[in-house]
Amino acid sequence: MSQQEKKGKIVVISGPSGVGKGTINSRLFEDPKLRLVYSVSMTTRKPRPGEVNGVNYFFASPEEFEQAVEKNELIEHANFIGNSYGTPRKPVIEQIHNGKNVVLEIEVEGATQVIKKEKNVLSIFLMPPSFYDLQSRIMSRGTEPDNIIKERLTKSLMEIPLKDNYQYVVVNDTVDNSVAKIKDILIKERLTDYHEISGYEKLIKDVREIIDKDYRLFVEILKENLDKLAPEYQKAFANGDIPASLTQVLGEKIYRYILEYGQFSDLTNYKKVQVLVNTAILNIDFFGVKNDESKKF
Ligand SMILES: Nc1nc2c(ncn2[C@@H]2O[C@H](COP(=O)(O)OP(=O)(O)O)[C@@H](O)[C@H]2O)c(=O)[nH]1
Ligand SMILES: Nc1ncnc2c1ncn2[C@@H]1O[C@H](COP(=O)(O)OP(=O)(O)O)[C@@H](O)[C@H]1O
Repeated sequence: MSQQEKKGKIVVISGPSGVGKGTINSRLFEDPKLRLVYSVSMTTRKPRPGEVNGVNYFFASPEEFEQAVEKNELIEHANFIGNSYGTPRKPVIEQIHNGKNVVLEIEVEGATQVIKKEKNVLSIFLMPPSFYDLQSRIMSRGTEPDNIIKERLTKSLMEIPLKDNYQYVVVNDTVDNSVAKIKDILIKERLTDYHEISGYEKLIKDVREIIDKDYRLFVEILKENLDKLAPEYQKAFANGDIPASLTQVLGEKIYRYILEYGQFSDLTNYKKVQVLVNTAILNIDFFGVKNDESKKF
């Protein structure tokens, strides 16, 4: 299938105000091979210094926004700290059909609407390394008065617990590290014009090598106790190829762990991966005993 025929995806990127969404996106857009286009939202918020109408946002009056809602011109919309924000539907559909990946930089409520009702969605939640970092970033940006900063930081404490509704969670500790991780996710999801394999696929290869080298007896034990495993692992191992399925289970967990807490370079650091495999195996409740009421103290 040619690149043009390949449809793009809606790429939802959320995260608390000040976490670095705009910064990361502008870096990602520097790479045409990621096939990203930006969905320009409509908002009733006033422009910040330097923001251009039609580029950063379509700045609208409450009446104009209300009209767009009534005419069903928005894929989703939500209220955020006293202003309305919404995603115009038409440009998104057109760009997806042109094979582009359309970035919706939207807050959690709107993101939930999109994740629930749209197909072809890739969702990423950007996390700050700490609340202190988030506070200093939103303050150093200097775009909001103190009272709004406080309201936005309060809102972040209600958004962060919803991070696991997203397919991927990426910590924005440094801009380079988070850009590298998001680029890898796009390559893993086959959404780019890159032909190299993703860090994820390199990780899976190493995990399989470690299982074949160090965990032959562990694989035998799983095989002989399939009927006693927790339902999710019975399903995961149902195809009978335990080494391959165990590689998949561990690989996904380790990939997500590195995205949320680690360095991008960890993905291809064999020694680091070995430690993560050893730890993951001892921390996965394969037999589901934790959910067994009789085992509760
Ligand atoms: N639901 C929804 N949220 C949006 C949209 N556009 C921007 N937002 C979100 O609204 C929140 C406030 O955006 P903004 O005022 O630009 O502040 P910032 O996040 O600090 O840059 C952020 O979480 C944005 O991701 C939109 O079209 N729909
Ligand atoms: N990884 C990072 N480390 C330190 N500062 C950052 C990082 N990412 C973004 N910033 C800074 O934090 C502030 C908020 O970033 P911004 O992209 O506006 O966040 P958002 O779009 O999520 O509100 C900006 O001043 C930006 O330069």
